[in-house]
Amino acid sequence: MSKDNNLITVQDLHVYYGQLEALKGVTMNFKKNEITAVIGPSGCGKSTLLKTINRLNDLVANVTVTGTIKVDDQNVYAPNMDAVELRKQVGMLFQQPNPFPFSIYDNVTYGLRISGEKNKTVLDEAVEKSLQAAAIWDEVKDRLHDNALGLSGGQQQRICIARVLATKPKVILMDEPTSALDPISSDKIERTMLKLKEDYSIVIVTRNMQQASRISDRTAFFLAGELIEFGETRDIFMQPQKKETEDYISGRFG
Ligand SMILES: Nc1ncnc2c1ncn2[C@@H]1O[C@H](COP(=O)(O)OP(=O)(O)OP(=O)(O)O)[C@@H](O)[C@H]1O
Repeated sequence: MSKDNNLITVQDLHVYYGQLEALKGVTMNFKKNEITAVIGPSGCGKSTLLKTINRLNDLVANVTVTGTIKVDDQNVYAPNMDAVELRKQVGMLFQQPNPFPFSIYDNVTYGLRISGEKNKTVLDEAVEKSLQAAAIWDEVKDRLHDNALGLSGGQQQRICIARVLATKPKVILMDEPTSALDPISSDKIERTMLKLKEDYSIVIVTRNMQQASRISDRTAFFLAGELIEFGETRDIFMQPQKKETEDYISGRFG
């Protein structure tokens, strides 16, 4: 990691889906112990940016990526980079909670078990620690062997956070993680994020301007595949430098 705490560096990133250029030369960085919000109108490339950082876009046909992304000084698109290993370091949460249809315990230990961990003490400890960090241990500790699909949406999303944490990532990417949840569940996730940033770098795509201003340290505003403005969240919201940013945050478009 660089001296200035940059955990992810993105340099002149272009992403194409066939002929469509979804990201047009993006250069930015994401710091450790910070929450970075990525905002902008529909189709501006927010999800593409996240999916390019952990190479989920590999699964899409016809994608071309140029430029460089480094996570903790490792080049994400280097030929010797193992995408499965990368996704352990760069965990991701989605808009719809997506626990597997297994027990809570098996969800949280999934990543460890596919890496070959069989020691029950290690697995038990990982379950307790990850569920504690995801602020859901007290709610589920007496029913770890119940199916995770029997939980509420907000609880399922926190199980998904625990599942990500169990593989000890460096970065957590969150694509609108609370937009399918009620306000109380969203608030729990936001509080959890503020605690998690003590140990991780978090990147959150959100359409909710209040959420971006409440929880993020820095905010990046995208429009039509370009990074228009990126800075301290209070500056972006209180004194944006670009007219497009001001128009967007004041609700004039998007
Ligand atoms: N798999 C795909 N194949 C082809 N085009 C795609 C694909 N995924 C995204 N795109 C296009 O790339 C552009 C950026 O999409 P992306 O999903 O990154 O935007 P977004 O800002 O996350 O949008 P939203 O807020 O609506 O989720 C859009 O024009 C979209 O139609």
